[in-house]
Amino acid sequence: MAQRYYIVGNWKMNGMRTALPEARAIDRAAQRLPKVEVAVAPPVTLIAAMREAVENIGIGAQTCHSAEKGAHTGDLSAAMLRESGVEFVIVGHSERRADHGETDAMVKARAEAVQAAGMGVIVCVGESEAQRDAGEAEQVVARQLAASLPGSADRLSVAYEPVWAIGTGRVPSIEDIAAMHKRLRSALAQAYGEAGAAVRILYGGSVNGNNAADLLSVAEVGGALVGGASLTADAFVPILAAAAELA
Ligand SMILES: O=C(CO)COP(=O)(O)O
Repeated sequence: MAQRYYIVGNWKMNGMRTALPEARAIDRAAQRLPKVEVAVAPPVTLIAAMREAVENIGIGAQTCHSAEKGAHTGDLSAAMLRESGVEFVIVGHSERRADHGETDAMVKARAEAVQAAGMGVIVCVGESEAQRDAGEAEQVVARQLAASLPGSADRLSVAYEPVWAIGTGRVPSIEDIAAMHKRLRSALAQAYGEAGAAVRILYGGSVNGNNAADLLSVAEVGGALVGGASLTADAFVPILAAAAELA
């Protein structure tokens, strides 16, 4: 494939300073696997320490506010996150959409704020189990994507994460992932023209060392967004190794 696989660990609300040795071990593995682009999005509290601890992996944040500053207690702006040491931000994760009521319009505004601050952005989309069972997954996700995408494809990645596959050990069939990623690729072409071809589409949801090679082999899968299996080097490195093997 033309682009390097992009493998991103989303630590969610996990990790105290005692987790830094895991980040260091992931960093050492990434150094040995230059064909793979590796990143971790730790909780905000670990960003500064992780910046000191690693050299070979990207560091990201898991959400941000769309405003530059102001009366938004508890929120962080894209510029603040950038200053704290991250180079990308995940927006629109289904847990943010569910726990904090983030709408497509909010996700779009956040993605644009991240780009305006000069960082990469990963926009997440995905269907619920009921939507999948109703045969509506592709339409729902394409609609969600169209409404969540920023105006520009600059430093943009998209993560397809079926809600029912997150943390459950269940993954869609290879055929279903292929069909969805194909659909997302054409939605990106519609939104951005030729620039849409450079946008990486990651798969997320119960990715682990055993299934990574199969999932990453699917056409239009340009990487993975990994939750549980990114928290330790023992679980994450086999995923990076699988990506390196395919590169
Ligand atoms: O939500 C995810 C990554 O953002 C996926 O989580 P799991 O890998 O734990 O299923």
